[in-house]
Amino acid sequence: QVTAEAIANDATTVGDVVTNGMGQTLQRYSPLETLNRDNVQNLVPAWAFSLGGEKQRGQESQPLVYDGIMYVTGSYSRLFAIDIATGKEIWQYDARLPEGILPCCDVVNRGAALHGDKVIFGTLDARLVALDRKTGDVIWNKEIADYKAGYSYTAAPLIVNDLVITGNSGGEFGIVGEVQARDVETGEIVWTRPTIEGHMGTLNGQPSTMTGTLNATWPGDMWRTGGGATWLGGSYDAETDTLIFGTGNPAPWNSHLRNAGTPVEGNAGDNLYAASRLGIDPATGEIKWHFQTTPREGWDFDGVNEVVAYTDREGNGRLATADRNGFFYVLNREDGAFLRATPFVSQISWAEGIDETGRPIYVEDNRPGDPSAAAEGEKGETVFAVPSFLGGKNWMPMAFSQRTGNFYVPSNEWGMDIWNEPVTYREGAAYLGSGFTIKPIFEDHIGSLKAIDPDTGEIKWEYKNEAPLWGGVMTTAGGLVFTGTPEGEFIALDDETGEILWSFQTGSGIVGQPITWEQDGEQYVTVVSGWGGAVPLWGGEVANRVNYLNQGGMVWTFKLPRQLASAG
Ligand SMILES: O=C(O)c1cc(C(=O)O)c2c(n1)C(=O)C(=O)c1cc(C(=O)O)[nH]c1-2
Repeated sequence: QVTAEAIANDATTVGDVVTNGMGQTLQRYSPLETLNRDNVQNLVPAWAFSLGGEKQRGQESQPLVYDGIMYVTGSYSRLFAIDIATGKEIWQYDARLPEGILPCCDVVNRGAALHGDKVIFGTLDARLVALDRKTGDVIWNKEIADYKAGYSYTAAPLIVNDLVITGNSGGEFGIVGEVQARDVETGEIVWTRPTIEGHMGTLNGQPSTMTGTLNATWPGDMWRTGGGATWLGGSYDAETDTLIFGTGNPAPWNSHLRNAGTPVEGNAGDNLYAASRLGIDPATGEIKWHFQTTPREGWDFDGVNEVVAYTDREGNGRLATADRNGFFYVLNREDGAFLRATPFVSQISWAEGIDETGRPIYVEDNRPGDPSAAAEGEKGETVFAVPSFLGGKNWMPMAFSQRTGNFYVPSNEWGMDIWNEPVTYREGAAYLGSGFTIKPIFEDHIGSLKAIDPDTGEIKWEYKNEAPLWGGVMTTAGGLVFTGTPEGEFIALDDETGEILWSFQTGSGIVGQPITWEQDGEQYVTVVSGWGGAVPLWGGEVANRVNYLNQGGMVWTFKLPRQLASAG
């Protein structure tokens, strides 16, 4: 039985991994040091497991490990239970997706959740499925939203108390972002919290109230299809009893249709609560605080990136997040209040900086032009903006080291041509009103793994990678930082210098999220390999540059040879 205690203590108990993020604050830090900077060069595969068949794409999963079994989600909404001792399959579940699903960015899934005797995951046709951990039998299967209207689901669910909490995907289709909490035993909804001003939530089946002013920041009825998808799921900070969810781009992309291009009084064109981070009360779904990273968003800078709760070097409770828009933010842990923001990519064109209130200082000339100012049916003025819409950082999670006090951030250095076009909403159709081409800005690299001191924003070291980095990061008390590259290398770096200490070619690009755990005194490391996600689909000139990468779907598990482990 995966207990509430096991979930709450996941970050400090090394014998299993029962949460996405290796702990609900998403630090992705392991206190294990059996494997360390002195012996990591001896790391070898223990076993490998194929996710099989024709469904070899975009393996973004973070595996879970409990009671001798590893749970790995695969592309096309599949879930595998694997024996961790042998790497043999115990069972597999295939959601058998209907025709006509509308995921924007590949057929991905980022992981499952464990609770009691259940393993729970979401599917691309926007359903949530609870299976028996041991047999794979379906216990319940619920619709999150209507996939025909453009909703999908790609994130790992979150378990808090006896609730299973999910977001939704579909921001490119004019859906409305929502956080849903369900009874983990039955799958029935307890509360819902829409993320766009004007939409109401529910609590125990009754209408709830939306925190804040209703629809003050949207023109007309644009809020009805306002986006703000909660597509990366969230984190939970037990210290403040707060769920933290990010919200995606406001819809449509064309910000002039949302009045965002016009200088306005106060926050009238801000489009709350899109492109924001929300602190939510897990008991009621009420919004406790919000911080909007990109008000008047016009470059597809979704605000979904993970928020990591941590204690800084002076003992202060903090939240950190590295946004698509290129800035690394530090917020107060108690109330989400803005403390500071620093650039974590080398160029940012759309803002000069962030002011003392946390609001961007816009470079208005870098906002793509208003097509209504152009001739009938013509596009608006094209601008070259940095970062590209795929972000200074996208969904792939950073890690926080309790050993060094630094964050390890998988970032990308790239720009885009972007322009606006007229668009009208149609259910189940793309709702962008924009066009784009991503372009490199450096000859030799796009990917950049950075060690960032959150107290100062200083970049301590940088590892440059030719292709865009799209895999998760993990760090350990052994002084190691693990991540994977689209070129297929699974690498371990020195947490103080960024030097590569070990690498292993996995046979396909890595967009998965590594984990580590201990079994019988030995430390294991697992990563899923299998190229895909948004880059090969939307990467423009960058995708052409990295298209040599092969598809795949393989779970790789590593350990030290036994005699070396005991000698170390
Ligand atoms: O607005 C949305 O609903 C939504 C959903 C998703 C998703 O669910 O994967 C992505 C995005 N947006 C997105 O903007 C994006 O860059 C992206 C990259 C990826 C990926 O898995 O590589 N998903 C998504």
